[in-house]
Amino acid sequence: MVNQKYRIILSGGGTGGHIYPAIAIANELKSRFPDAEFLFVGAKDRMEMEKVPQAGYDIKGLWISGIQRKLTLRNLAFPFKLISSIWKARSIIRSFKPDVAIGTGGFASGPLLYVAASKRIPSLIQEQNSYPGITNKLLSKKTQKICVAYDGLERFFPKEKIIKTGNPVRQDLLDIDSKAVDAKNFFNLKHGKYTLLVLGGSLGARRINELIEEELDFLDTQNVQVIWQCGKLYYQQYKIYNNTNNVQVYEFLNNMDFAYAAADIIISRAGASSVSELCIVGKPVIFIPSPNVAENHQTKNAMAIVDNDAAMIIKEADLDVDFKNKFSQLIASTEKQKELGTNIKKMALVNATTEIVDEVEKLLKKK
Ligand SMILES: CC(=O)N[C@H]1[C@@H](OP(=O)(O)OP(=O)(O)OC[C@H]2O[C@@H](n3ccc(=O)[nH]c3=O)[C@H](O)[C@@H]2O)O[C@H](CO)[C@@H](O)[C@@H]1O
Repeated sequence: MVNQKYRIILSGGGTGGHIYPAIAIANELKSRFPDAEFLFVGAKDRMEMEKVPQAGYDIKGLWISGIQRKLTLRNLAFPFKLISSIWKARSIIRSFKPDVAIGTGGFASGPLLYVAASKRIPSLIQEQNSYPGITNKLLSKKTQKICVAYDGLERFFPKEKIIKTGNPVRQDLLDIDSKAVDAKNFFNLKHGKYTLLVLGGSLGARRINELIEEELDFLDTQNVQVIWQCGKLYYQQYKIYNNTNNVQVYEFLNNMDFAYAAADIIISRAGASSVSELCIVGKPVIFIPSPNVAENHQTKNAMAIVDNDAAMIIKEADLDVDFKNKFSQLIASTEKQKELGTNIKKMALVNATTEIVDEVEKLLKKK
């Protein structure tokens, strides 16, 4: 008989892009194994310590952070943090006794999955990007399975471990069309105006915020109302615009399903989960990728969509020259909006979570 009381440990965090995939995987596992026990492991002081309990799961924090790419004194603490977090990961694993360990990238998943794998606990990692993070690259040698969202990852990971599934997307984002009316009421939006949703990724994006601030008058002339997610770091600076000129400012949107459902046009960073979600949502998107990420991977994420005529892109460096033109062209053409929305939806990989959890189930059953 299959043991339904599995004990499952998950780790991923630092930013939303690593947290929400882990939550989506946990939710699917919970629906298959209602008696299973779950424990998340994150990095102290990072956003997972707040978002994971909100999603209904327990989390323990490790004292760990990333290595800074530039030479800085903060790196001096790194070896101590690493040793301390490996110790703590060991004691967590000893007392929780997981049947399987799942890592979705970010600092904390490094020590946790490393310890799990060295104790021969079956493990799986999920890589969201076309260019993997350092943690997953290191872990790939030890882990059994690696679920990815892009082709070509055998450049970084052992080929025989790779399974292409796509990125897990939270269940409540899968059917947003039926939520349009509730969403417009939720945000108290006006009829007869376009709704522009501005997303800066889970932490907010400085350059996108500067752009929106600069262009508020222009947007007003375009018959647009704006839902502007500016990020926790920037909220104090931009909250003065809240409820002026048809603008609503948020530090973070806890109801992404409503935000996507309410939007007619979306401006977004091109983090991996954002891109996967936008494919499922199927609305016209202008990507403004972050140029400050490893190997410029956000531009690659965005170009995979843009090359299929399924979204527009404006590089940060071109915003001053191109934004107004491109935005007004898009808003003036309902045909273009429809074409982009239809094309991006064709690129959605909707079964990612199920396929990843199928792989987890195989590991559990083998055990
Ligand atoms: C600056 C940086 O390092 N960005 C990286 C980070 O981005 P970031 O953390 O922004 O990750 P993603 O764009 O992949 O995902 C953001 C997630 O946060 C959610 N969300 C966002 C805003 C909000 O107000 N509410 C909300 O719930 C989105 O719905 C999505 O699920 O991880 C991604 C996945 O590894 C990488 O591709 C990005 O390059």
